[in-house]
Amino acid sequence: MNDHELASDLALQAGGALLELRDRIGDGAYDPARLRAQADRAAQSVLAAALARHAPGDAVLSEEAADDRSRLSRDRVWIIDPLDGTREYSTRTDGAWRDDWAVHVALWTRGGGLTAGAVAEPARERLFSTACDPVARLAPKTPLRIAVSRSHPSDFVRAVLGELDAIPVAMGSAGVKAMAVVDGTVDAYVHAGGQYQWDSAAPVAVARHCGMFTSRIDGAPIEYNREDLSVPDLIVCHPDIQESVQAAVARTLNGKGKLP
Ligand SMILES: Nc1ncnc2c1ncn2[C@@H]1O[C@H](COP(=O)(O)O)[C@@H](OP(=O)(O)O)[C@H]1O
Ligand SMILES: [Mg+2]
Repeated sequence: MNDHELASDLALQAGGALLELRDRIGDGAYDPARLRAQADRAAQSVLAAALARHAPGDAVLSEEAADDRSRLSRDRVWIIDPLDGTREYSTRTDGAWRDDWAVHVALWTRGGGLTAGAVAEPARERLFSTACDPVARLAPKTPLRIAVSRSHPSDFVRAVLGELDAIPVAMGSAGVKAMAVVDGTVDAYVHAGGQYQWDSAAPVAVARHCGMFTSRIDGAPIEYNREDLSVPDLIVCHPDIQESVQAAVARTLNGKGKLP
């Protein structure tokens, strides 16, 4: 198994465990907070065990494990978010579980940056990965559609949407939003106000593999396996609208002077 296949396999395995946990609840009563905690633990344990078995020499940075910072001197670091969109995962409305949550598995290598990644959307039975051939998507049309957070509303992002006369499309999970850019459901994902390396590493790896543009909102490249865990903002968009999205973000940054 190469790194791309391993990332995919891990994301699918953890996704299976997460689906099984919800299946056990079925239509029954449940405590969302307890389910979230169980789910984080279950997916983390699947990923940690599989990485220990298949990539024993590599370091791991996970949302669900302590960061002992040994990763900083290592050449290969798996950056994983066992369950992204935790709130959505634990939400059942009118008898139906939400499907906008994901498992993120990325590999960072020294000198190469993000070299492999997979984003599984288990409840949608979909996997996006650097192991797959990218699918070309057509150029965006106006009005642009922009993926925004359901649960972390941002005045900054709202202002960018206003600048672009764009339509917001709310959904859970950074991975689901970035993959919505890849599959053409939306044209861009713009986020500001806080996030961590594991929230965007796999989504950015896959989005880049599929030809999408990615950067921080100030235009800087997004860097991973930095000491600082925070990657508070990002843009993922179709390359044809990179300039207009970056210009709208810049106007918003200048107009506001500071982030919300
Ligand atoms: N302002 C913020 N500060 C910290 N984390 C944030 C954030 N906004 C979003 N996130 C994280 O980014 C992921 C996607 O969020 P959203 O669905 O709101 O877009 C979630 O990860 P987790 O579900 O792994 O906690 C969420 O916690
Ligand atoms: Mg996350």
